[in-house]
Amino acid sequence: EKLEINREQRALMKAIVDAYNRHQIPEDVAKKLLQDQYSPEENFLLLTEMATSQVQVLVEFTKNIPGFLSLDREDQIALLKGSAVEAMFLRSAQVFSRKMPTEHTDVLEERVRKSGIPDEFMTPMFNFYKSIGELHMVQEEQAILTAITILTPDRPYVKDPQAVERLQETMLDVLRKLCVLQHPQEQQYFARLLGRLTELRTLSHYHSEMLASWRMNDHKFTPLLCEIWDVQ
Ligand SMILES: CC(C)c1onc(-c2c(Cl)cccc2Cl)c1COc1ccc(-c2ccc3[nH]c(C(=O)O)cc3c2)cc1
Repeated sequence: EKLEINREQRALMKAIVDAYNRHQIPEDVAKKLLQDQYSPEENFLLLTEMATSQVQVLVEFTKNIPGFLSLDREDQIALLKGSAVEAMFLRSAQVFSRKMPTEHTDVLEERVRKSGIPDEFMTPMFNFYKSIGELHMVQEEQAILTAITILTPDRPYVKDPQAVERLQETMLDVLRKLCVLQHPQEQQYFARLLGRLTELRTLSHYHSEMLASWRMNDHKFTPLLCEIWDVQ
C-alpha cells in the first residue's frame, strides 16, 4: 500500500547504505585523532587531513548513489562541489553522535575547538551536532539523508536541475516511508529530518566565512580541498 517500501525502493536503500558503510575514513587517519599533540597548528593540519580523507570518502559514496553517474558529468562535479561541506557536516555530526566512543568525541571536539576556528562558528556547529544526535537516526536514514543532500537540484552551475530533482524525489519518498516505519510514534520525524537540511545550508554559509578567515591567517589546504572549495 502507499506506505509500504516496495522492492525497487528496498534495492535503492540497500545500495546507498552499503556504499555509506563501505566508504569510511581509514582507521589510521581516524586514529590520528587520538594522538596527543594539541597545538592549534597541528590540530588544523590534522583536521585538514581528516577533511581531505572525508572528501575522498564522499566522492566514492556519491558515485554509488544509483543514477548519479548517469547525470551530466559537469553536473556531477557541480553537485559534489555544492554539497561537500554540508555532507561533511552531516557525516561528522553523525560520527560525533553515533559512532565514536565518548572519549574520541571529546578529543575531536577539543581539536576542533583548538584549531583556530573563530568562536562565533563554534556555537552553531556544535548546536547542529547536538540536534543531529538528538534525532537518533538509524543508519539507513543517515545514508539516505546524505544522498538527498548531495542530490540538491539548486546548487550553483547545475545545468539540468530536473534530472537531479527526479533522483532526489525518489530518495525523499524512501526516506519518508522509512521515517514512518522507524519512528511510528513521532508523526513529524520526517519533517524534522528535512529541517536539518535547512540548518546545513546555514552552516555552509558559516563555513565559507571560516575558510576566508583561515586564509587571512595564511592557513594552507590540500589540493583536493582547494579544488572542491574553490580556494587558492
Ligand atoms: C580543512 C579543515 C580544517 C576543515 O575545514 N572545515 C572543516 C569542517 C568542520 Cl571543522 C566541521 C564540519 C565540516 C567541516 Cl568540512 C574541517 C574539518 O573537517 C572534518 C573534520 C573531521 C571529520 C571526521 C572526523 C572523524 C570521522 N570518522 C569518520 C568515520 O566515518 O568513522 C568520519 C569522520 C570525519 C570530517 C571533516
